[in-house]
Amino acid sequence: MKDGLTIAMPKGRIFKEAVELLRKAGYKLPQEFDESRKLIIDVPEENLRFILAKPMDVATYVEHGVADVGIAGKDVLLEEERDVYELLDLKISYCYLAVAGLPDTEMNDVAPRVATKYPKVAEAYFREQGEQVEIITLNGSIELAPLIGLSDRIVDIVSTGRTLKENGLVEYEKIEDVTSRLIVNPVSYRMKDVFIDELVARLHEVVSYETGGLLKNENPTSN
Ligand SMILES: Nc1ncnc2c1ncn2[C@@H]1O[C@H](COP(=O)(O)OP(=O)(O)OP(=O)(O)O)[C@@H](O)[C@H]1O
Ligand SMILES: O=P(O)(O)OC[C@H]1O[C@H](OP(=O)(O)OP(=O)(O)O)[C@H](O)[C@@H]1O
Repeated sequence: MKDGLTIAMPKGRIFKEAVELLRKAGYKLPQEFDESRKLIIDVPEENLRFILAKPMDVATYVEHGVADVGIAGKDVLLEEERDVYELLDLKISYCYLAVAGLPDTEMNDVAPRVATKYPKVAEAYFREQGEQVEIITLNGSIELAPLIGLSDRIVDIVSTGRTLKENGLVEYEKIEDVTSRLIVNPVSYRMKDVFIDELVARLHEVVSYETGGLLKNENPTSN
């Protein structure tokens, strides 16, 4: 969007909280946001265009500049390593990445296997631990893997812990906390700095108020 901002929004879990946050920041988002299945929603009164993407794809749209900014889970940013700036921790959609598996089991000595939707995160984590593992990439229902003998461990998102519990699995190590972040395309940030700084300032105010504390990233361009 030439004179305004294009924002890539993740459909699914994060969407509702992200819309709520933007509304609290004073952006008047129409009811269409709550009920439509449209993938592009223009809000001309705010000079904003929203594109609704799969959460894993948000950073791709922003890196390629078809969206100026986006909202993405830290899990996606760690996995995708896209060329985008992370401007703000929005502190929504909290969950964490963890290693899990069947209780009281050691990893196989020879060629242990780890199933995950996050191959790069898993690979890096086990490398840091000095363990050589075979990563098996799956697209969902990761908890199935140790249950049917496909892997010794999984690396997956934990939120309430219900999925692990109901499938008789236990958490072994927490890898990283995950919240949603505001990201920006570096070129857009140069060209539309006033617009983007205002968005950041307005969201920052809401997030600080809601969390009642200092943000991790007080300097918006520090990471
Ligand atoms: N319990 C959870 N499971 C997975 N993701 C979560 C959870 N809680 C918060 N999140 C955040 O939500 C994002 C995923 O959202 P969602 O589950 O809607 O997407 P998805 O799994 O990619 O979509 P789909 O299931 O349609 O493929 C993650 O990137 C993460 O940051
Ligand atoms: O700790 P919990 O609250 O149970 O949440 C964690 C579960 O939610 C996610 O799966 P999702 O529902 O997205 O399905 P998927 O397995 O198809 O990715 C994640 O992959 C875990 O399986």
